[in-house]
Amino acid sequence: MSLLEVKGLRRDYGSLRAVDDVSFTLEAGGILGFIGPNGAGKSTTLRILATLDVPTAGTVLLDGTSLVDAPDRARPLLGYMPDRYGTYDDVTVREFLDFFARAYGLKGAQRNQRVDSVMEFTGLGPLSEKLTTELSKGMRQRVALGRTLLHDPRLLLLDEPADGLDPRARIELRELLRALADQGKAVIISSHILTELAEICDSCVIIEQGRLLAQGKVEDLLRQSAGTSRVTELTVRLAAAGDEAEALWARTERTLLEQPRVKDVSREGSALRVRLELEADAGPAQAEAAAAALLAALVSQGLPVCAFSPRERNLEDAFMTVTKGRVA
Ligand SMILES: Nc1ncnc2c1ncn2[C@@H]1O[C@H](COP(=O)(O)OP(=O)(O)OP(=O)(O)O)[C@@H](O)[C@H]1O
Repeated sequence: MSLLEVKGLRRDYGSLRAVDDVSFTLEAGGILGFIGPNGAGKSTTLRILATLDVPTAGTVLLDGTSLVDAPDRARPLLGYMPDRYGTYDDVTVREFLDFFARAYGLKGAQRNQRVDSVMEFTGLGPLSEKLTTELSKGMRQRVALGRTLLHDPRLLLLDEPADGLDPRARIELRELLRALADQGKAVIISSHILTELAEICDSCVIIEQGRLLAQGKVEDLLRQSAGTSRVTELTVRLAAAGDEAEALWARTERTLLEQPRVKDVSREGSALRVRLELEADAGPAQAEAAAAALLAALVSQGLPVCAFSPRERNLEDAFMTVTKGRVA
């Protein structure tokens, strides 16, 4: 039996079906990404898993206990971090965590020990006497994460925890989550920022308009979405700098677009992303031959190509494939 088993989950708000027949499982020690655009039903699902809302239909078992029938028994097993996190004015980090430790029913020495241990784990120790309102967004996020850990839950539900964090804070959050998973906790993390989840999660669920469109291991989703496409993509970089660079980029773009198989070309950071359309039955050998012809065309025009490689598919591509581009 999995730690979490969600089956046929549905939530209707009047005539709106916010969550429609969603099923998935999660094992202890696993990190599951819950991906979907705005309004897909992520927060609604997480709120139900946090026992803050009840489903219209479906079952949710956490360690064999029904969240719907016995929420009081399931609650000690889960920690929930909502997408909007409010701090109280005029409380220090320690006071904030201590307040929630009391709310979780922790007492005396055990309460102090849990607050200390959470502050140490989240690296908040040196900030314990700082007011929560004076903290950076990344540090406030750690306080919010610490709050969900006080009662040592087995399942963590994190609604868009990386939203608005700078890259360093994101990497630190990822390391904290990995450490929690290594301790055997199961983590669900929702996001509409796809690329950030690929690095954090073991598996993913893709949801749109309440419906589950795909689920599986991140690498399997990437492989599946690649298999459904007859388009192959390349990254091209130029050795171009200074005043001439812009003209060279433009000339390269034009040359690429003149080639018969090129479907489109777009700038992606300091590179060009080229989409090649191949025959329906094209295999890897045809894709390589088409790429070689393209490179030859660029070089024969004297364009200073310094890198030319297949573009790695990322979670965003998988998402666009399974949602058929209906959502961005
Ligand atoms: N309490 C509510 N009453 C009525 N409709 C609701 C309620 N909560 C959510 N909805 C609707 O349900 C749908 C799913 O919303 P939800 O907040 O779960 O999406 P989400 O994937 O978390 O999106 P976001 O990324 O914007 O938070 C939306 O159409 C939303 O307007």
